[in-house]
Amino acid sequence: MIENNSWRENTMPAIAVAPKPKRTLHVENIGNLSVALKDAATIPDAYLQPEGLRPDVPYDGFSKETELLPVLDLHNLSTGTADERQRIVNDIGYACKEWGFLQIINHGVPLRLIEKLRELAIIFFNLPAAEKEKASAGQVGYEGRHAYMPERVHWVETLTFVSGPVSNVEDILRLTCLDYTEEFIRSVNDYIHEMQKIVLVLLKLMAESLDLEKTFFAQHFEKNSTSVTRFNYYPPCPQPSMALGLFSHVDSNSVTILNQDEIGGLQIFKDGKWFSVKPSEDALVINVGDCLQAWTNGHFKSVEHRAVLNSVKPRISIAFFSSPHVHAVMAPPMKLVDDNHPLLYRPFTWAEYFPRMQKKRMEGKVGIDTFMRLDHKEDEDS
Ligand SMILES: O=C(O)CCC(=O)C(=O)O
Ligand SMILES: [Fe+2]
Repeated sequence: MIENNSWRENTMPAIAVAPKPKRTLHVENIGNLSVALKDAATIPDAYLQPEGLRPDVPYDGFSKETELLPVLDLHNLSTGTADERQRIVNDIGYACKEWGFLQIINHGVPLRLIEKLRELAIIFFNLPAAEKEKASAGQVGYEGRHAYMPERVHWVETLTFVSGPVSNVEDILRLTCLDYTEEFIRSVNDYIHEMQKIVLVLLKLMAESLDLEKTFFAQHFEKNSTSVTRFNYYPPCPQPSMALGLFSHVDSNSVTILNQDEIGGLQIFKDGKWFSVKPSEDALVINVGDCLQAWTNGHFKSVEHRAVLNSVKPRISIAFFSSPHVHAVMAPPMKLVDDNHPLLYRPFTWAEYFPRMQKKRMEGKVGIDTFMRLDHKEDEDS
């Protein structure tokens, strides 16, 4: 257990102290998946996904659509002409409306730091299971066995930190006997700082693309935002076509920045089918989460995605889930509400939304539309 809980009081209570969902499956905590199952030919039953949920497209099944996912070069933001800057604004609006996903390059986050985080993650996840377990701390820290929904266990190990306003990176890492702790703490904190900077840039561009005040969203993220950083480690899986690294889901926060290695495994559901996002070394993947979908009255899309596995190489991804201040009211501006776009969701705060979303997720309901829409009779199932 973590003894110094000061970060819990200072950060968003819902993330830090919400009770851990009850597990109904009693699967042994496999802990270090990669070591325990390295030479296994088959995976434990608990990891077998029901037939309809198994991945139909392999991790490297890059199709033509893959090439269409918008890649935005942010270089011209500071150096380009007004037209070039406007093109970036238009492109980000298009990507958030049509895809809910995009990649950014020349984003200003030092590439060395991006790589460094992935290297540090590999070192952490290769620690002995007992050592990693020391960094378990409820909903944050290390988790070796993931059942986002009780009946589905996912082939992933994670390490999660609260990222703002007070970070618990140090509290968690000091519980392990890593001899590189100082470097890890410094690098993760530097990284979080960079992510916060880039989120503000993106939120301003997104607001501009909707013809809103530049700071319409960003002002709520500047101080006391409630972000979370999660390292995902997907060990090679002997039966990748029968398991999932991460089930099909939508992100519940506002904007996610995903730093993934060169292996591939992220898939997006678009136009009725899954396709793999081709990793690009110096790109960060951005996606719209449920809160931003509601906040934009559905103009921006929060799109289903998942992580699929391969049998050869471990894969690392690092997700920065950004959310506004816990009491910021997410209400769409009237500009985004008209006859063609009637108001879809009632205004809410993250403090109100997060615990309800977690409960719904454990009931197997994915996405804000299952409980926050105005046309949904929520009392029937709350
Ligand atoms: O690892 C990936 O590619 C996806 C990660 C993700 O979607 C998440 O952490 O929410
Ligand atoms: Fe996600």
